[in-house]
Amino acid sequence: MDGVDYLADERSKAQFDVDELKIVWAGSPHAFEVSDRISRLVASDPAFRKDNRPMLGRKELFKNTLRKATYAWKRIIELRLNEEEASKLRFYVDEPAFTDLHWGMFVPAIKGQGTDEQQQKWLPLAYKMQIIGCYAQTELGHGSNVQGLETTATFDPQTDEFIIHSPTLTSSKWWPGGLGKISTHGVVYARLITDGQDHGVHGFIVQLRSLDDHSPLPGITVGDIGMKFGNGAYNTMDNGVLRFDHVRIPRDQMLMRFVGKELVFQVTRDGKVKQSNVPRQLVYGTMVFVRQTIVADASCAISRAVCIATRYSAVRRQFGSQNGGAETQVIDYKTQQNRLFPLLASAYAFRFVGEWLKWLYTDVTQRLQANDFSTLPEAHACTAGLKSLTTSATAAALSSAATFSFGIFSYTCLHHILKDAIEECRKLCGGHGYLCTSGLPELFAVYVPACTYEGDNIVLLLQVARFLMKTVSQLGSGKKPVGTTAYMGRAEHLLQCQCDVQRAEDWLKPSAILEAFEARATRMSVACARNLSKFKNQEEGFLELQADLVEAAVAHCQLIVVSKFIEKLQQDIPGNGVKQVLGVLCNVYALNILHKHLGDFLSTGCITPKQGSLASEQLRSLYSQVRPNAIALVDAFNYTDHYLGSVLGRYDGNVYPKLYEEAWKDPLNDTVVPDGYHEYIRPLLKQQLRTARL
Ligand SMILES: Cc1cc2nc3c(=O)[nH]c(=O)nc-3n(C[C@H](O)[C@H](O)[C@H](O)COP(=O)(O)OP(=O)(O)OC[C@H]3O[C@@H](n4cnc5c(N)ncnc54)[C@H](O)[C@@H]3O)c2cc1C
Repeated sequence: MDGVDYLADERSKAQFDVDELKIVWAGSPHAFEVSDRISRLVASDPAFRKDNRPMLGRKELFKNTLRKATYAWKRIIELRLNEEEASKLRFYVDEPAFTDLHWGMFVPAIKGQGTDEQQQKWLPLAYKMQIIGCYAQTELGHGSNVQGLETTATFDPQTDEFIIHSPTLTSSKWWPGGLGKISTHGVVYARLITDGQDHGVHGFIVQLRSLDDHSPLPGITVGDIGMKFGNGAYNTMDNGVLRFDHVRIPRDQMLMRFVGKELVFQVTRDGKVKQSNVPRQLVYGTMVFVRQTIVADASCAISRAVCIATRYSAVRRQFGSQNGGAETQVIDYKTQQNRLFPLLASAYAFRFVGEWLKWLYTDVTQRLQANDFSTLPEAHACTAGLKSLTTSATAAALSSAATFSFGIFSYTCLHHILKDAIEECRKLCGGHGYLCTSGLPELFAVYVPACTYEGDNIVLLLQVARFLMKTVSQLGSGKKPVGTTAYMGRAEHLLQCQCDVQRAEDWLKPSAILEAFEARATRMSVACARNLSKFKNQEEGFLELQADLVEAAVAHCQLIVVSKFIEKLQQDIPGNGVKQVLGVLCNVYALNILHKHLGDFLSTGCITPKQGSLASEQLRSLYSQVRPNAIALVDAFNYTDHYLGSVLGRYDGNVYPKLYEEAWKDPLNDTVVPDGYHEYIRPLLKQQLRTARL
């Protein structure tokens, strides 16, 4: 029966003001108002329907995406939405499209790397979508190793042009989103060659298709790279392949960066290269921006999966009926809580660390404007690490015992060691979680590549590790570690301190948690540095110790997330019971990591086995405090049923009638006797295979 709230009882158990928590989750009353208004606008517009997506063939699916993206743009103009509202609208439409790369990569690349003149020329066109852009860096042969890219941009002083060329098959651009069928332009990365000399990889604005009839320009071969994992999911995106055959572009289409008034890199009319002393890490500014959005996306994806699994766990009942009464809600089983509540806590932890990263981006930008580059390497390492940590925890595999990169086809065999939130939520929903109508299969398929794009997660952690090794090596030199590595300035203490937890409740003290995490991270980094120093050749040592280095980087990044959650709780948080319930989640997040990575904490001597079991005891009791608040905690995400896209996660909990109803909508149920019965099944049943036309 529609209109009945089957989860009303659960909602009435909440011990905090859910409306206030909605504002904390959104970031501010203003952010909440915008998000709430736009999500309802999208949900109420049938043009944004998405429930049929997994059933559509590729062409139909793609055309539908084009319609939605263009319609979304029309609504943005009609309603005169500002940038914040427009990006929220695209977010709630919830369908990967060429516009993601246009707004998320093409525009920021020109903003971050273009000169004033370049920005004046290209940005107005891009802002009006008179041109559509993509970000073409990765090639068939190279992705992570950007310096290995093979596409060339050779300067021709006679015509004042660059000649863009793909000299080999492996130099074909491969993967860029929006490239395959839609983009008219691309920021293309290529090796700059002047006067026979190779100056490394730089960005160039290249027109790819005619603005009149959309056909590829002369010398350009371009197309889609083919179907990807899952139904619907990322197949709405035209990831593309692109080859250049001596394509000429004017010299002023090379992105020649300026920072403030300072020129970073330029090719002059006579083909000379001018370079300033400003560090090349300046591109890190754009990377910090892009990666902070990825961390924010991770908190959205995990919270969405957790919202579905939590609501369904309160609806679903199995066993435990006494005297004919109701069976037990599966959310009351301790194993369910032990799997679900840490993920719920992670959603909040990632939200707050994402919020902090936004601040970091502003800080880095202001410093750059003042020619202060001192915090750039640390900011870069920390965003790279947090991108890796949050996307892996949401989608893929970083185990406590070992670290694996995640191949989509190998996940079943690595099953037992995975801690992948969306997949765990699918399992928490039992069999029904495997249905597309649960929303989880598509969410999983659409989310997993976040572990790969914008930097493979393992490659990123290795960069963090390199930064940590440098920080450790400078400890004795008087150079103080800054930002998120500041704790290493107390290495002497952290290398020998003893955890003073004696009772389970002692683990509720933020100082106890912080010191244990800081000591673990410091000891793991210092141990790696010591082992590295045993190698004559540092690079050889780095390769040999990669697995340990990645674990040290993970320990450092987990400390950042825990410490930012604790910092958040030190702020003024209004609302009855809100701070308390967030405090519980913060402890769940930290103690669950401590529990899962107990090996690290014990082997580095940061805590004793007894203290480890006290942490587990405390964690159990925290679950009891989460339980009455669980539904309200996911309601605070304020997701519409449209955005969730899940029968199991419906706000009203009316799951079974809707599951039943949805089943009948499947195209297989259009007829009671299936297409194919007369050709194949009837001859089989009637023993007439000899005469059947198979
Ligand atoms: C859905 C999707 C969208 C994308 N969109 C874009 C886009 O818009 N534009 C664009 O330019 N690109 C895009 N990409 C490409 C993406 O950025 C690259 O795939 C990514 O950077 C990883 O590079 P790779 O494919 O070369 O992986 P590889 O580096 O080949 O990784 C293969 C394996 O090798 C390991 N490995 C690599 N190097 C090391 C090392 N030094 N030490 C230890 N292990 C290592 C990795 O961990 C991984 O397990 C997209 C990719 C996907 C999946």
